[in-house]
Amino acid sequence: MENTTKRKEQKRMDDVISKIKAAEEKNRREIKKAQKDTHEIKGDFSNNLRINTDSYAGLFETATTIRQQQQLLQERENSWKHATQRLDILQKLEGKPYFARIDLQEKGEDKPESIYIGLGSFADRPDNFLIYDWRAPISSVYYDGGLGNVSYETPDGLQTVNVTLKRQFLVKDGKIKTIFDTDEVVGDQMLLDVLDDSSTSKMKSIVTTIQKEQNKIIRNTKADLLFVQGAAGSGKTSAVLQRVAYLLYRYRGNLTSSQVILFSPNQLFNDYIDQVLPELGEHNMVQMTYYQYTQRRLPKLKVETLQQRFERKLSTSESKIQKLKNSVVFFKAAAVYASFLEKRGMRFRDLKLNGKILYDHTVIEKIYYSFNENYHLRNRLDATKERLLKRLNRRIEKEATSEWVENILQGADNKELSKLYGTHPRNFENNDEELHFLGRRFLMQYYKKIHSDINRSRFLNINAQYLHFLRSVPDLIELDKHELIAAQWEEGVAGTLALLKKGRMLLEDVSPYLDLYDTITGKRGNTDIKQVFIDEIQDYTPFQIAALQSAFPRARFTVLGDLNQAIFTKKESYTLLDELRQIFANKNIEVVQLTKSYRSTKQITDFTKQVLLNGAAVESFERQGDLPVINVGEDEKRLTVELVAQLEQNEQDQLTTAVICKTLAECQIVSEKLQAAGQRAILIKSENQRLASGTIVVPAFLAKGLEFDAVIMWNADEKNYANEDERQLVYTICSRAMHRLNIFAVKKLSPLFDRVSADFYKRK
Ligand SMILES: Nc1ncnc2c1ncn2[C@@H]1O[C@H](COP(=O)(O)OP(=O)(O)OP(=O)(O)O)[C@@H](O)[C@H]1O
Repeated sequence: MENTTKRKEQKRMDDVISKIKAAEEKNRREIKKAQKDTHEIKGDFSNNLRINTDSYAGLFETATTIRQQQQLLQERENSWKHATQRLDILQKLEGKPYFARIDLQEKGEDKPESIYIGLGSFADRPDNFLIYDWRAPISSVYYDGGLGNVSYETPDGLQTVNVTLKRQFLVKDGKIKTIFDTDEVVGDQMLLDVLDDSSTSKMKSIVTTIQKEQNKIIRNTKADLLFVQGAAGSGKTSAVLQRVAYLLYRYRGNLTSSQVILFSPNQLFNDYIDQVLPELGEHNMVQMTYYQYTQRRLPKLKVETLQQRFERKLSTSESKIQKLKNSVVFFKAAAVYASFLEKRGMRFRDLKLNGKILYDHTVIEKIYYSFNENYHLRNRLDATKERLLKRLNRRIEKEATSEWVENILQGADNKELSKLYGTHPRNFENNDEELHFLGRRFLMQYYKKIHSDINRSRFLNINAQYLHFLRSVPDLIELDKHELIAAQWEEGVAGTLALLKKGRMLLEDVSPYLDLYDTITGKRGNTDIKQVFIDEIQDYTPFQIAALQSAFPRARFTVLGDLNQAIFTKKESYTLLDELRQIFANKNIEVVQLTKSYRSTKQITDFTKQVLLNGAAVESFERQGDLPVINVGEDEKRLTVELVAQLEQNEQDQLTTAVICKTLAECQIVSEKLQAAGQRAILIKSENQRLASGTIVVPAFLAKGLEFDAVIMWNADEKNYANEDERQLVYTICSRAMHRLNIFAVKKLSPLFDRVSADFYKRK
């Protein structure tokens, strides 16, 4: 019976594939034709176009012809683009036309209809869909429910259908390998098959096995802020990339990939995920790290790097200051401070030329505050610039006939003079007029730097302004509520000043600094971006999120993270959701929780979740593997030998391994040891490196978001992981492992593993 089903399904698939091939042929012809047409139009254009500029009518006619040609070319270009994209999808469908079938019966219909679901839709006749796109409304039924009555959203509202069959196919090169009939939401068997695969250096799409909870994230169109809290490995990143593809499909024509931006934890991660959307037949969205986003705007300052931030040791008062600077309270204080600036307090710089002051900062200040109270910061700045430019023009007018300028003109040679004349006709009424003209031209050149300094608002003194803001903080915020006293705060300000003098800045100062600059210059947000995604949201400060929200005022936000993996913001992350509610006040906020972890075997998930204080919410997926192994040795040399042996074992078992340490310095040491032992391992030093296949050694802060077949946590001893606030870091490291986890420690294991009961791991 099974064989008959398989044969029948294969026959249908063969039939669909041959139709796909025919469609490919047709597309190829269209592409060729569009190319040929373009070529001909261009040829025609140069042969026939007589540029007639003799009369107005002639000019008009020439312009019209050019416009017509351009339109024709544009049309051909569009049809070429469309056909090329279509061909790309068809080629993908040819190897694997679909992965699922559902039979469903609508109310009032007498027999069920079969729907086949694939990466894209395909019809041989209008309205005769042989394949439905996985993002089509009806396809939701496949991901959302089992057999029986299932509802799905359509543009006309909720529809209910009776599902009588759910079938899944494993297909390779157009051949059906296995068929599963299931009443599960998405058959666990299929998911097991997919998850059993070993890792690659690129993330894959999960389109065939999207889970019900994930489907909710993917298809949500109502929330202004969608907050996805999910355990490590629960598919947050995967779901969100599918969501981008979904939104691009759902809003085709109104949303392009360049209007979607994803903030990711590091550059390595960008590299890791960059195949998912192309695999789904879509273009990649804009991707950047928050660091790149800010650094781009501060080319002259050296902003603290991820590594420096991660490895910085803070005193108690420093960490309180950092916490305050990161908060929404601070964001609001900055807004109050800015409103005061409308009356007083702006800091300006002298405008100088060759060391000589042209406009003193007090003069600029007077101008700035000379406008009435209806002027806000932005107009005040514009009006000041205008006034300064006027003054500069007046100065030029006045000096054009002055003695010093005349002397210079007298001494100028022909070449210099002809440069001053430029293309201006030399038909002056008299000598004076000509001298005046030349004088002005000369002075415009002479004062060019001042002109551009005014235009670029270089008279603003943003460093002094930021320090002034920091010094005003005790008047704006009740420091004692943040367990700080004025002296500690002042000390902090002095630290910021000292760094600024060296051209450096801490990460927590970057966002408030840019925010202040934007408020003063009245920079408006980017209204073109419609969807903003932030991965690993727990590592963002509320200030940064608030700043992003004002930078992209028209965008909807999808933020995802795991409060248990806050390796930068640590415990503060647990209040993040409350802070988000303040930032997105009056907006529609939806929270989705993903608790099941798909990445790791049951044994690894059950082990890692016990490291957490509140790990109960993490559910493991029934995929069996070995127990994690903890190896505590007295002697580091011996342990290194065992490390090498473990790496060899992993290689034999064809598992790619990441040796993860806390810091880069530790990584460097262990990678030298491996090298000395003749073991090949690539050290990942910076986020700008590429992810290599084979064994890698990587610091924890760069392993964020990534996964490996096997993980070795190195130096897991009591000295290295002594603090309670490193619990989340330990969890993040261990939860990178898919199939095998080994933990190595010299002498005594970190107490952060004390909570794990002994029958969840093996001791070596
Ligand atoms: N529905 C699914 N079908 C198949 N594989 C899935 C599914 N959901 C998640 N996975 C797999 O589980 C692994 C973890 O997914 P992902 O990296 O998206 O999780 P995450 O929640 O972002 O993890 P982390 O927070 O730890 O970085 C990936 O290998 C992904 O392909």
